[in-house]
Amino acid sequence: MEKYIINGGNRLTGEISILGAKNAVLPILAATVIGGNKSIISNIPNLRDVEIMKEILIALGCSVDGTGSTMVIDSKPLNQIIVPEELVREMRSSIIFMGAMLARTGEVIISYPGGCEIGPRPIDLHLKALRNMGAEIEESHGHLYCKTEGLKGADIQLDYPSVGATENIILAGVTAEGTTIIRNAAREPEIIDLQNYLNKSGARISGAGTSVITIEGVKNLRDVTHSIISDRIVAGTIMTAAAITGGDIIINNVIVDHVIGIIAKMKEAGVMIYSNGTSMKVTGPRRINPIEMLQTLPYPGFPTDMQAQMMALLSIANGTSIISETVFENRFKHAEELTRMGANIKTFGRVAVINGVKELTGAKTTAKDLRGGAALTLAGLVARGTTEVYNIHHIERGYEDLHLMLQKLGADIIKSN
Ligand SMILES: CC(=O)N[C@H]1[C@@H](OP(=O)(O)OP(=O)(O)OC[C@H]2O[C@@H](n3ccc(=O)[nH]c3=O)[C@H](O)[C@@H]2O)O[C@H](CO)[C@@H](O)[C@@H]1O
Ligand SMILES: C=C(OP(=O)(O)O)C(=O)O
Repeated sequence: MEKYIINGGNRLTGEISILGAKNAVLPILAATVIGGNKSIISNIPNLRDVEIMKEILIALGCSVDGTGSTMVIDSKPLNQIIVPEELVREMRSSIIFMGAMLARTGEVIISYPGGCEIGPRPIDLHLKALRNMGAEIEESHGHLYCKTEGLKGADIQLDYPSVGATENIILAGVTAEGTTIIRNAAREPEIIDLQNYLNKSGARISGAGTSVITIEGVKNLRDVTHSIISDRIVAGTIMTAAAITGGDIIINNVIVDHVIGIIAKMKEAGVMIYSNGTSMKVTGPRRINPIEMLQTLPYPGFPTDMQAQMMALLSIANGTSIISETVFENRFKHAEELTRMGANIKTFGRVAVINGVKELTGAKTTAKDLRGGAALTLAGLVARGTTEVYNIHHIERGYEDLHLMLQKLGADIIKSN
Protein backbone atom coordinates (compact mmCIF):
# COMPACT_ATOMS: atom_id res chain seq x y z
CA MET A 1 0.00 0.00 0.00
CA GLU A 2 1.49 3.32 -1.07
CA LYS A 3 2.07 6.09 1.45
CA TYR A 4 3.68 9.49 1.76
CA ILE A 5 6.64 9.86 4.10
CA ILE A 6 7.23 13.44 5.15
CA ASN A 7 10.02 14.89 7.28
CA GLY A 8 8.54 18.13 8.53
CA GLY A 9 10.18 21.47 9.13
CA ASN A 10 11.08 22.77 5.69
CA ARG A 11 9.86 26.22 4.74
CA LEU A 12 8.26 25.95 1.29
CA THR A 13 9.37 28.47 -1.32
CA GLY A 14 9.31 28.77 -5.09
CA GLU A 15 6.89 28.88 -7.94
CA ILE A 16 4.21 26.46 -9.09
CA SER A 17 1.54 26.30 -11.76
CA ILE A 18 -1.95 24.92 -11.17
CA LEU A 19 -3.40 22.28 -13.50
CA GLY A 20 -6.97 21.68 -14.66
CA ALA A 21 -9.79 21.19 -12.16
CA LYS A 22 -11.03 17.69 -11.31
CA ASN A 23 -14.54 18.95 -10.64
CA ALA A 24 -14.65 20.69 -14.02
CA VAL A 25 -13.18 17.94 -16.15
CA LEU A 26 -15.32 15.08 -14.78
CA PRO A 27 -18.76 16.43 -15.78
CA ILE A 28 -17.34 17.66 -19.09
CA LEU A 29 -16.04 14.17 -19.88
CA ALA A 30 -19.49 12.78 -19.08
CA ALA A 31 -21.02 15.46 -21.31
CA THR A 32 -18.96 14.31 -24.30
CA VAL A 33 -21.37 11.39 -24.85
CA ILE A 34 -24.37 13.61 -25.62
CA GLY A 35 -23.59 14.82 -29.11
CA GLY A 36 -22.15 11.84 -30.98
CA ASN A 37 -19.47 14.39 -31.82
CA LYS A 38 -15.75 14.81 -31.31
CA SER A 39 -14.42 16.68 -28.25
CA ILE A 40 -10.80 17.72 -27.87
CA ILE A 41 -10.29 18.53 -24.21
CA SER A 42 -7.01 19.97 -22.94
CA ASN A 43 -5.50 20.90 -19.56
CA ILE A 44 -6.72 17.59 -18.11
CA PRO A 45 -5.00 16.61 -14.86
CA ASN A 46 -3.66 13.08 -14.52
CA LEU A 47 -5.95 11.79 -11.76
CA ARG A 48 -7.44 8.48 -10.75
CA ASP A 49 -10.97 9.88 -11.23
CA VAL A 50 -10.12 11.01 -14.77
CA GLU A 51 -8.81 7.52 -15.51
CA ILE A 52 -12.11 6.02 -14.32
CA MET A 53 -14.11 8.47 -16.46
CA LYS A 54 -12.00 7.40 -19.42
CA GLU A 55 -12.71 3.73 -18.68
CA ILE A 56 -16.45 4.44 -18.51
CA LEU A 57 -16.36 6.25 -21.87
CA ILE A 58 -14.53 3.31 -23.42
CA ALA A 59 -16.97 0.80 -21.87
CA LEU A 60 -19.84 2.77 -23.43
CA GLY A 61 -18.19 2.36 -26.84
CA CYS A 62 -16.68 5.84 -27.27
CA SER A 63 -13.27 6.18 -28.85
CA VAL A 64 -10.83 7.85 -26.48
CA ASP A 65 -7.44 9.01 -27.64
CA GLY A 66 -4.89 11.69 -26.96
CA THR A 67 -1.61 12.26 -25.21
CA GLY A 68 -0.51 13.96 -22.01
CA SER A 69 -3.09 16.39 -20.75
CA THR A 70 -5.20 16.35 -23.92
CA MET A 71 -7.95 13.84 -24.59
CA VAL A 72 -9.83 13.33 -27.84
CA ILE A 73 -13.21 11.71 -27.38
CA ASP A 74 -15.39 10.61 -30.26
CA SER A 75 -18.80 9.62 -28.90
CA LYS A 76 -20.25 8.64 -32.29
CA PRO A 77 -19.53 4.90 -31.84
CA LEU A 78 -21.25 4.78 -28.41
CA ASN A 79 -23.21 1.50 -28.37
CA GLN A 80 -23.88 0.57 -24.71
CA ILE A 81 -26.42 1.79 -22.18
CA ILE A 82 -25.00 0.10 -19.08
CA VAL A 83 -22.50 2.12 -17.10
CA PRO A 84 -20.30 -0.56 -15.43
CA GLU A 85 -21.08 -0.83 -11.74
CA GLU A 86 -17.48 -1.35 -10.60
CA LEU A 87 -16.51 1.96 -12.22
CA VAL A 88 -19.59 3.88 -11.03
CA ARG A 89 -18.85 2.80 -7.46
CA GLU A 90 -15.38 4.33 -7.68
CA MET A 91 -16.51 7.94 -7.82
CA ARG A 92 -19.33 10.36 -7.29
CA SER A 93 -19.19 12.05 -10.67
CA SER A 94 -20.24 8.89 -12.49
CA ILE A 95 -23.86 9.83 -11.66
CA ILE A 96 -23.61 12.65 -14.22
CA PHE A 97 -23.81 9.96 -16.89
CA MET A 98 -27.50 9.67 -16.00
CA GLY A 99 -28.42 13.03 -17.56
CA ALA A 100 -25.85 12.69 -20.33
CA MET A 101 -26.97 9.20 -21.42
CA LEU A 102 -30.68 10.03 -21.21
CA ALA A 103 -29.92 12.93 -23.53
CA ARG A 104 -27.96 10.71 -25.92
CA THR A 105 -29.84 7.40 -26.03
CA GLY A 106 -32.95 7.92 -23.92
CA GLU A 107 -31.88 4.98 -21.80
CA VAL A 108 -29.29 4.16 -19.16
CA ILE A 109 -28.68 1.57 -16.45
CA ILE A 110 -26.44 2.86 -13.71
CA SER A 111 -25.86 2.04 -10.05
CA TYR A 112 -25.64 4.38 -7.08
CA PRO A 113 -22.36 6.31 -7.23
CA GLY A 114 -19.41 5.89 -4.89
CA GLY A 115 -16.78 8.45 -3.98
CA CYS A 116 -15.49 9.84 -0.71
CA GLU A 117 -17.40 8.84 2.41
CA ILE A 118 -18.19 12.29 3.75
CA GLY A 119 -21.89 11.83 4.42
CA PRO A 120 -24.83 9.90 2.95
CA ARG A 121 -24.78 11.87 -0.35
CA PRO A 122 -28.27 11.02 -1.64
CA ILE A 123 -29.28 11.71 -5.26
CA ASP A 124 -32.95 12.51 -4.65
CA LEU A 125 -32.64 15.97 -6.24
CA HIS A 126 -31.15 14.47 -9.41
CA LEU A 127 -33.92 11.87 -9.66
CA LYS A 128 -36.75 14.30 -8.97
CA ALA A 129 -35.52 16.74 -11.61
CA LEU A 130 -34.93 14.11 -14.29
CA ARG A 131 -38.36 12.61 -13.63
CA ASN A 132 -39.81 16.12 -14.06
CA MET A 133 -38.14 16.20 -17.45
CA GLY A 134 -39.83 13.00 -18.55
CA ALA A 135 -37.46 10.27 -17.40
CA GLU A 136 -38.89 7.07 -15.95
CA ILE A 137 -36.53 5.84 -13.28
CA GLU A 138 -36.90 2.57 -11.44
CA GLU A 139 -34.65 1.73 -8.54
CA SER A 140 -33.92 -1.93 -7.87
CA HIS A 141 -31.11 -3.66 -5.96
CA GLY A 142 -28.91 -0.56 -6.06
CA HIS A 143 -29.42 -0.08 -9.79
CA LEU A 144 -31.25 2.73 -11.52
CA TYR A 145 -33.09 1.81 -14.71
CA CYS A 146 -33.72 5.07 -16.55
CA LYS A 147 -35.69 5.49 -19.74
CA THR A 148 -37.44 8.27 -21.61
CA GLU A 149 -39.51 8.59 -24.76
CA GLY A 150 -37.88 12.01 -25.12
CA LEU A 151 -36.81 14.51 -22.49
CA LYS A 152 -38.84 17.69 -22.17
CA GLY A 153 -37.80 21.07 -20.81
CA ALA A 154 -39.10 21.82 -17.33
CA ASP A 155 -39.03 24.56 -14.73
CA ILE A 156 -37.06 23.08 -11.85
CA GLN A 157 -36.72 24.58 -8.40
CA LEU A 158 -33.86 22.85 -6.55
CA ASP A 159 -34.38 22.49 -2.79
CA TYR A 160 -30.61 22.90 -2.40
CA PRO A 161 -28.02 24.23 -4.90
CA SER A 162 -26.52 20.79 -5.51
CA VAL A 163 -23.55 20.86 -7.87
CA GLY A 164 -24.16 17.38 -9.28
CA ALA A 165 -27.92 17.83 -9.67
CA THR A 166 -27.38 21.15 -11.48
CA GLU A 167 -24.94 19.41 -13.85
CA ASN A 168 -27.24 16.46 -14.47
CA ILE A 169 -30.16 18.77 -15.31
CA ILE A 170 -28.01 20.88 -17.64
CA LEU A 171 -26.91 17.78 -19.52
CA ALA A 172 -30.45 16.40 -19.72
CA GLY A 173 -31.67 19.78 -20.97
CA VAL A 174 -29.11 20.23 -23.77
CA THR A 175 -31.08 18.28 -26.36
CA ALA A 176 -34.48 18.17 -24.58
CA GLU A 177 -37.55 19.51 -26.32
CA GLY A 178 -38.15 23.09 -25.20
CA THR A 179 -36.61 25.14 -22.42
CA THR A 180 -35.36 23.99 -19.03
CA ILE A 181 -34.94 26.47 -16.22
CA ILE A 182 -33.01 25.61 -13.05
CA ARG A 183 -33.76 27.83 -10.08
CA ASN A 184 -31.57 27.82 -6.97
CA ALA A 185 -28.87 26.31 -9.20
CA ALA A 186 -25.34 25.71 -7.91
CA ARG A 187 -23.10 28.66 -8.82
CA GLU A 188 -19.70 26.92 -8.74
CA PRO A 189 -17.14 27.98 -11.39
CA GLU A 190 -17.09 24.38 -12.65
CA ILE A 191 -20.73 24.82 -13.75
CA ILE A 192 -19.63 27.81 -15.86
CA ASP A 193 -16.91 25.67 -17.45
CA LEU A 194 -19.51 23.02 -18.30
CA GLN A 195 -21.74 25.68 -19.87
CA ASN A 196 -18.81 27.04 -21.88
CA TYR A 197 -17.83 23.60 -23.17
CA LEU A 198 -21.41 22.79 -24.17
CA ASN A 199 -22.10 26.17 -25.77
CA LYS A 200 -18.96 25.86 -27.88
CA SER A 201 -20.46 22.65 -29.27
CA GLY A 202 -23.74 24.38 -30.11
CA ALA A 203 -25.78 24.10 -26.91
CA ARG A 204 -27.82 27.13 -25.82
CA ILE A 205 -27.25 27.59 -22.11
CA SER A 206 -27.14 30.83 -20.16
CA GLY A 207 -26.95 31.88 -16.54
CA ALA A 208 -24.27 29.48 -15.23
CA GLY A 209 -22.55 31.16 -12.30
CA THR A 210 -25.89 32.62 -11.18
CA SER A 211 -28.71 30.84 -9.39
CA VAL A 212 -30.97 30.71 -12.48
CA ILE A 213 -29.75 28.71 -15.45
CA THR A 214 -31.69 28.46 -18.71
CA ILE A 215 -31.14 25.67 -21.21
CA GLU A 216 -32.84 25.85 -24.58
CA GLY A 217 -32.83 22.41 -26.16
CA VAL A 218 -31.04 22.03 -29.50
CA LYS A 219 -31.13 19.20 -32.04
CA ASN A 220 -27.42 18.61 -32.70
CA LEU A 221 -23.99 19.29 -31.27
CA ARG A 222 -20.85 19.87 -33.31
CA ASP A 223 -17.19 19.03 -32.75
CA VAL A 224 -15.61 21.09 -30.00
CA THR A 225 -12.24 22.05 -28.51
CA HIS A 226 -12.07 23.11 -24.88
CA SER A 227 -9.45 23.77 -22.21
CA ILE A 228 -10.35 22.98 -18.59
CA ILE A 229 -10.23 25.80 -15.98
CA SER A 230 -7.58 25.58 -13.30
CA ASP A 231 -8.28 23.85 -10.01
CA ARG A 232 -9.22 26.29 -7.26
CA ILE A 233 -8.99 23.60 -4.57
CA VAL A 234 -5.47 22.56 -5.57
CA ALA A 235 -4.58 26.28 -5.56
CA GLY A 236 -6.07 26.57 -2.06
CA THR A 237 -4.13 23.52 -0.91
CA ILE A 238 -0.83 25.03 -2.11
CA MET A 239 -1.77 28.34 -0.46
CA THR A 240 -2.17 26.36 2.76
CA ALA A 241 1.23 24.74 2.22
CA ALA A 242 2.80 28.22 2.07
CA ALA A 243 0.81 29.36 5.11
CA ILE A 244 1.47 26.34 7.34
CA THR A 245 5.23 26.28 6.72
CA GLY A 246 5.71 30.06 7.01
CA GLY A 247 6.81 29.81 3.40
CA ASP A 248 6.66 32.03 0.37
CA ILE A 249 5.11 30.59 -2.81
CA ILE A 250 4.14 32.10 -6.13
CA ILE A 251 1.16 30.28 -7.57
CA ASN A 252 0.59 30.70 -11.30
CA ASN A 253 -2.30 29.78 -13.56
CA VAL A 254 -4.89 30.33 -10.87
CA ILE A 255 -8.18 32.15 -11.46
CA VAL A 256 -7.98 34.48 -8.47
CA ASP A 257 -11.69 35.27 -8.71
CA HIS A 258 -12.43 31.63 -7.89
CA VAL A 259 -10.41 31.66 -4.66
CA ILE A 260 -11.59 34.94 -3.16
CA GLY A 261 -13.44 33.14 -0.35
CA ILE A 262 -10.27 31.19 0.47
CA ILE A 263 -8.10 34.33 0.33
CA ALA A 264 -10.44 36.09 2.79
CA LYS A 265 -10.09 33.35 5.41
CA MET A 266 -6.35 32.97 4.84
CA LYS A 267 -5.95 36.71 5.44
CA GLU A 268 -7.92 36.38 8.69
CA ALA A 269 -5.36 33.75 9.67
CA GLY A 270 -2.58 36.29 9.06
CA VAL A 271 -1.41 34.96 5.70
CA MET A 272 -0.14 37.62 3.29
CA ILE A 273 -1.47 37.33 -0.25
CA TYR A 274 -0.81 39.50 -3.27
CA SER A 275 -2.63 38.66 -6.47
CA ASN A 276 -2.93 39.91 -10.02
CA GLY A 277 -5.59 38.04 -11.97
CA THR A 278 -3.87 34.73 -12.64
CA SER A 279 -0.99 34.75 -10.14
CA MET A 280 -0.69 34.93 -6.38
CA LYS A 281 2.16 35.36 -3.96
CA VAL A 282 1.37 33.68 -0.66
CA THR A 283 3.53 34.27 2.41
CA GLY A 284 2.91 32.50 5.70
CA PRO A 285 3.16 34.43 8.98
CA ARG A 286 5.41 33.50 11.93
CA ARG A 287 2.33 32.25 13.78
CA ILE A 288 -1.14 31.58 12.39
CA ASN A 289 -4.04 33.61 13.83
CA PRO A 290 -7.10 31.66 14.92
CA ILE A 291 -10.34 32.11 12.93
CA GLU A 292 -13.40 32.84 15.04
CA MET A 293 -15.78 31.10 12.64
CA LEU A 294 -15.17 29.29 9.38
CA GLN A 295 -18.37 28.04 7.85
CA THR A 296 -18.46 25.96 4.67
CA LEU A 297 -21.17 26.91 2.19
CA PRO A 298 -22.07 26.45 -1.47
CA TYR A 299 -20.09 28.77 -3.78
CA PRO A 300 -19.34 31.67 -3.41
CA GLY A 301 -19.16 30.68 0.27
CA PHE A 302 -16.09 28.98 1.70
CA PRO A 303 -15.65 25.61 -0.09
CA THR A 304 -16.16 22.41 1.88
CA ASP A 305 -13.35 20.94 -0.24
CA MET A 306 -10.91 23.29 1.60
CA GLN A 307 -12.26 22.63 5.09
CA ALA A 308 -9.84 19.84 6.02
CA GLN A 309 -6.79 21.77 4.81
CA MET A 310 -7.87 24.81 6.86
CA MET A 311 -8.31 22.58 9.91
CA ALA A 312 -4.69 21.45 9.54
CA LEU A 313 -3.61 25.10 9.34
CA LEU A 314 -5.69 26.21 12.33
CA SER A 315 -4.40 23.33 14.43
CA ILE A 316 -1.18 25.36 14.91
CA ALA A 317 -2.90 28.75 15.35
CA ASN A 318 -2.30 30.99 18.30
CA GLY A 319 -5.76 30.44 19.86
CA THR A 320 -9.11 28.76 19.32
CA SER A 321 -10.92 28.46 15.99
CA ILE A 322 -14.33 27.09 15.12
CA ILE A 323 -15.25 25.31 11.91
CA SER A 324 -18.86 24.67 10.97
CA GLU A 325 -19.31 22.15 8.12
CA THR A 326 -22.75 22.84 6.63
CA VAL A 327 -22.43 21.04 3.29
CA PHE A 328 -21.66 17.42 4.27
CA GLU A 329 -22.80 15.55 7.37
CA ASN A 330 -19.64 13.62 8.10
CA ARG A 331 -16.57 15.45 6.87
CA PHE A 332 -14.36 15.60 9.97
CA LYS A 333 -12.62 12.22 9.79
CA HIS A 334 -9.27 14.00 9.44
CA ALA A 335 -9.76 15.58 12.90
CA GLU A 336 -8.98 12.32 14.67
CA GLU A 337 -5.90 11.77 12.49
CA LEU A 338 -4.66 15.31 13.17
CA THR A 339 -5.10 14.60 16.86
CA ARG A 340 -2.60 11.74 16.50
CA MET A 341 -0.14 14.43 15.46
CA GLY A 342 -0.72 16.45 18.61
CA ALA A 343 -3.57 18.69 17.41
CA ASN A 344 -6.22 19.61 19.95
CA ILE A 345 -9.54 19.26 18.10
CA LYS A 346 -12.97 18.40 19.43
CA THR A 347 -15.90 17.74 17.12
CA PHE A 348 -19.56 18.10 17.99
CA GLY A 349 -21.60 16.89 15.02
CA ARG A 350 -20.91 19.35 12.25
CA VAL A 351 -18.89 21.74 14.43
CA ALA A 352 -15.20 21.44 15.24
CA VAL A 353 -13.38 23.40 17.91
CA ILE A 354 -9.67 23.67 17.25
CA ASN A 355 -7.43 24.80 20.08
CA GLY A 356 -4.21 25.75 18.36
CA VAL A 357 -1.04 24.04 19.64
CA LYS A 358 2.53 25.31 19.35
CA GLU A 359 3.72 22.34 17.35
CA LEU A 360 2.56 19.13 15.71
CA THR A 361 4.58 15.94 15.92
CA GLY A 362 5.07 13.35 13.19
CA ALA A 363 2.87 10.25 13.37
CA LYS A 364 1.47 7.40 11.32
CA THR A 365 -1.81 8.64 9.87
CA THR A 366 -4.42 7.38 7.44
CA ALA A 367 -6.20 9.35 4.74
CA LYS A 368 -9.91 8.60 5.07
CA ASP A 369 -10.90 10.72 2.08
CA LEU A 370 -9.38 12.99 -0.56
CA ARG A 371 -9.16 16.38 1.16
CA GLY A 372 -8.62 14.85 4.58
CA GLY A 373 -5.56 13.12 3.10
CA ALA A 374 -4.31 16.44 1.72
CA ALA A 375 -4.77 17.97 5.18
CA LEU A 376 -2.63 15.28 6.82
CA THR A 377 0.06 15.83 4.21
CA LEU A 378 0.03 19.56 4.94
CA ALA A 379 0.24 18.90 8.68
CA GLY A 380 3.19 16.59 8.02
CA LEU A 381 5.05 19.46 6.33
CA VAL A 382 5.22 21.38 9.60
CA ALA A 383 5.23 18.55 12.16
CA ARG A 384 8.41 17.79 14.10
CA GLY A 385 9.84 14.47 12.88
CA THR A 386 8.41 12.01 10.41
CA THR A 387 4.79 11.68 9.32
CA GLU A 388 3.44 8.81 7.27
CA VAL A 389 0.19 9.19 5.39
CA TYR A 390 -1.38 5.88 4.38
CA ASN A 391 -4.18 5.27 1.84
CA ILE A 392 -2.91 7.96 -0.51
CA HIS A 393 -5.07 6.53 -3.29
CA HIS A 394 -7.72 8.89 -1.89
CA ILE A 395 -5.37 11.85 -2.44
CA GLU A 396 -4.57 10.71 -5.96
CA ARG A 397 -8.26 10.99 -6.87
CA GLY A 398 -7.89 14.76 -6.87
CA TYR A 399 -4.21 15.77 -6.90
CA GLU A 400 -1.74 15.00 -9.69
CA ASP A 401 1.47 14.03 -7.90
CA LEU A 402 0.94 16.16 -4.81
CA HIS A 403 4.25 14.91 -3.41
CA LEU A 404 6.15 16.10 -6.50
CA MET A 405 4.53 19.54 -6.33
CA LEU A 406 5.54 19.84 -2.69
CA GLN A 407 9.04 18.45 -3.37
CA LYS A 408 9.52 21.13 -6.02
CA LEU A 409 8.74 23.72 -3.36
CA GLY A 410 11.34 22.29 -0.99
CA ALA A 411 9.37 19.76 1.06
CA ASP A 412 11.04 16.56 2.24
CA ILE A 413 8.34 14.17 1.03
CA ILE A 414 8.46 10.89 -0.85
CA LYS A 415 5.96 8.34 -2.06
CA SER A 416 6.84 4.86 -0.90
CA ASN A 417 5.42 1.34 -0.95
C1 LIG B 1 -17.21 16.01 -8.61
C2 LIG B 1 -17.67 17.21 -7.88
O1 LIG B 1 -17.92 18.25 -8.47
N1 LIG B 1 -17.73 17.10 -6.56
C3 LIG B 1 -18.07 18.26 -5.78
C4 LIG B 1 -19.59 18.39 -5.72
O2 LIG B 1 -20.10 17.18 -5.17
P1 LIG B 1 -21.66 16.87 -5.27
O3 LIG B 1 -22.15 17.28 -6.61
O4 LIG B 1 -21.85 15.48 -4.84
O5 LIG B 1 -22.20 17.86 -4.17
P2 LIG B 1 -23.66 18.43 -3.99
O6 LIG B 1 -23.60 19.91 -4.16
O7 LIG B 1 -24.61 17.67 -4.83
O8 LIG B 1 -23.95 18.07 -2.48
C5 LIG B 1 -24.07 19.03 -1.46
C6 LIG B 1 -25.03 18.55 -0.39
O9 LIG B 1 -26.30 18.30 -0.97
C7 LIG B 1 -26.75 17.00 -0.63
N2 LIG B 1 -27.57 16.45 -1.74
C8 LIG B 1 -27.06 16.48 -3.00
C9 LIG B 1 -27.78 15.96 -4.05
C10 LIG B 1 -29.04 15.38 -3.78
O10 LIG B 1 -29.73 14.88 -4.67
N3 LIG B 1 -29.50 15.37 -2.50
C11 LIG B 1 -28.79 15.91 -1.46
O11 LIG B 1 -29.25 15.88 -0.33
C12 LIG B 1 -25.46 16.21 -0.42
O12 LIG B 1 -25.68 15.07 0.34
C13 LIG B 1 -24.59 17.23 0.26
O13 LIG B 1 -24.85 17.26 1.62
O14 LIG B 1 -19.91 19.50 -4.90
C14 LIG B 1 -19.47 19.37 -3.54
C15 LIG B 1 -19.98 20.59 -2.79
O15 LIG B 1 -19.35 21.71 -3.21
C16 LIG B 1 -17.96 19.22 -3.49
O16 LIG B 1 -17.57 18.96 -2.18
C17 LIG B 1 -17.49 18.11 -4.39
O17 LIG B 1 -16.08 18.14 -4.51
C1 LIG C 1 -15.60 15.43 -2.31
C2 LIG C 1 -14.87 15.62 -3.40
O1 LIG C 1 -15.05 15.00 -4.58
P1 LIG C 1 -16.18 13.96 -5.06
O2 LIG C 1 -17.48 14.73 -5.13
O3 LIG C 1 -15.71 13.60 -6.42
O4 LIG C 1 -16.21 12.83 -4.08
C3 LIG C 1 -13.74 16.57 -3.42
O5 LIG C 1 -13.26 16.88 -4.53
O6 LIG C 1 -13.29 17.01 -2.36
